[in-house]
Amino acid sequence: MKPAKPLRGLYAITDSHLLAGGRLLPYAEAALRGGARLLQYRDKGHGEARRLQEAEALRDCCARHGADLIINDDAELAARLGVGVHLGQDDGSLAAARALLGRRALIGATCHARLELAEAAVAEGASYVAFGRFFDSVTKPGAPAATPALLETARARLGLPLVAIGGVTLDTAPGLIARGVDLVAVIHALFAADSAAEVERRARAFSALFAST
Ligand SMILES: Cc1ncc(COP(=O)(O)OP(=O)(O)O)c(N)n1
Ligand SMILES: Cc1nc(C(=O)O)sc1CCOP(=O)(O)O
Ligand SMILES: [Mg+2]
Repeated sequence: MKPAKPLRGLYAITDSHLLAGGRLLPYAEAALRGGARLLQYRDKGHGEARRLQEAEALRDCCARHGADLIINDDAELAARLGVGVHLGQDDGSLAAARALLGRRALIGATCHARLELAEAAVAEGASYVAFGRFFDSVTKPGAPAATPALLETARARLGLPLVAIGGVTLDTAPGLIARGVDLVAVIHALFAADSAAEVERRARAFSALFAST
């Protein structure tokens, strides 16, 4: 099902280390003020109660800014909050997540550099497919590499929004957008910042790259 607002623009992804010490909410809100279309809560370390409390706060913040929250890895938490989910290849079945979350939910799939994974994700009901990593990534240096040329083939073969991830910066994003990417997913180049004001400035700059294409 088509989302009410097009899936296009900045896809901000939180990081528990970069956003430790009380920075999660103010920095996430700054990214949303700067125009982020999607916000992913990516938390690998905390327990259930804290994850629920943080995700609820982020959901409310997204709602205030007209953006959508996506939970990384955890379809059950997404179902509890009535938001979307992003699943990697080892994070469970997309079809089961679709059955759990319903036809309106945003569901994303990691496809590395493999079109056959993207085609399977489409068949299982994904809302978008993510390819990467396109460049050196501080956050996930070991992620399998992808080349930007893949995006043109994906654009021609798949009818879903394309997300590019991995080492995306204000310098590398324009080349990806020129090759047909709908959303750029960013952690380090957005959130490794000294202040929320700087996060907002960067988010505005990423968002503006889409306005000019
Ligand atoms: C938008 C987006 N794309 C890819 C990923 C990576 O998912 P995965 O391979 O499951 O790795 P982890 O993020 O869970 O470490 C993502 N989270 N978001
Ligand atoms: C979480 C993640 N998944 C990737 C993949 O290629 O699937 S790359 C990545 C890290 C993205 O962070 P940064 O913007 O700091 O490079
Ligand atoms: Mg995962």
